[in-house]
Amino acid sequence: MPRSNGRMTTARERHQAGTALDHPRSATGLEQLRHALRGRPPRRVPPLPGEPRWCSGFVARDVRGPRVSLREFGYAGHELNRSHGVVDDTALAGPVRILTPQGLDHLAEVCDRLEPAAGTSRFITTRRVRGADRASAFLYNMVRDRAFLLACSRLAGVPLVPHPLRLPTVQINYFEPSDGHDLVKWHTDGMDHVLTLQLTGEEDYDGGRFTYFRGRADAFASVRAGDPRLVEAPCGERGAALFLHGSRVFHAVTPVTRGRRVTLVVSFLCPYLARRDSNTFWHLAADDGIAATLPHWLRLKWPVRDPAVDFGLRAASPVITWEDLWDAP
Ligand SMILES: O=C(O)CCC(=O)C(=O)O
Ligand SMILES: [Fe+2]
Repeated sequence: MPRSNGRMTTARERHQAGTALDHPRSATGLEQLRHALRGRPPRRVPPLPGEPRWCSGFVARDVRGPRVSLREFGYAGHELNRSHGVVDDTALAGPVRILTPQGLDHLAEVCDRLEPAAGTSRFITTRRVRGADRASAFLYNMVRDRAFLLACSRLAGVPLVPHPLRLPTVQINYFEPSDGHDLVKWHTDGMDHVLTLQLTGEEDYDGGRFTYFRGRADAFASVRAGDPRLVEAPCGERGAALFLHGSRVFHAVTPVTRGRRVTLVVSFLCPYLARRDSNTFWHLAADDGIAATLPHWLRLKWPVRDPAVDFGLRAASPVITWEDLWDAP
């Protein structure tokens, strides 16, 4: 199978790719374990001095957008999680504008300033800052802002708090046409509830297309190039936000061949569905190494009494309940 740079893929790459698509796939099985054993914890980044201050008014009003359900991706009703009579069935929602223009400008500035702290990885995303809210008060306050959480929860259809696993909670991805071209391999996220926000616009770069498979994750292995279920998401505009049921939807970002692309990826937990959280230890450890993953993993798995309150506290977040979701803003 020829690649875009004319080179033929090796047998190992084909094995990793696992499909006939002209784009690599993230490692699974033993190869994933190897990533975990080699993985290093993300660098502790010193707090950014003099960054803009987060303000609740940066959350756009009336955040609503098109929505596709997991049933339309081929998932059966009995496979979907439910709580309080609500089925967690949003596969994809958006694109929507979740921040005001001023909020977006400040966010883009903060993420630009964190770029020197980006680490490289061969697992899924080539260049990224993990746990970015540990270095930025702006990001920390944004993802724990009640208005922001309510907007994301309404988009997803379930109450959400920032994911208490901490290292994957706020990730910034950077793409440039460097050596291997920055890209995101075909993968499913460890996370169930993920929001991706575009901090650059598609006029700023070539390539960098967010592509997903509109089918069940377990049907992806047999997909061939040209399959009509391989779809480009219409989220290239600067400021566009897309919600994804990350663990059930295969997605990838094609290599950036000109210019610069930056995205912010925020991962959430629905506290009422915490026992059915899809993360696996080895998927997480393949990104951050075993030692850094362990304490956060224990924090996720520790028993709870009141999920909304306990997981809100674990994520240092305001509590978001079903009632909050249903009450008028
Ligand atoms: O950068 C993007 O558009 C998506 C990245 C992604 O899927 C991820 O980081 O898991
Ligand atoms: Fe992803």
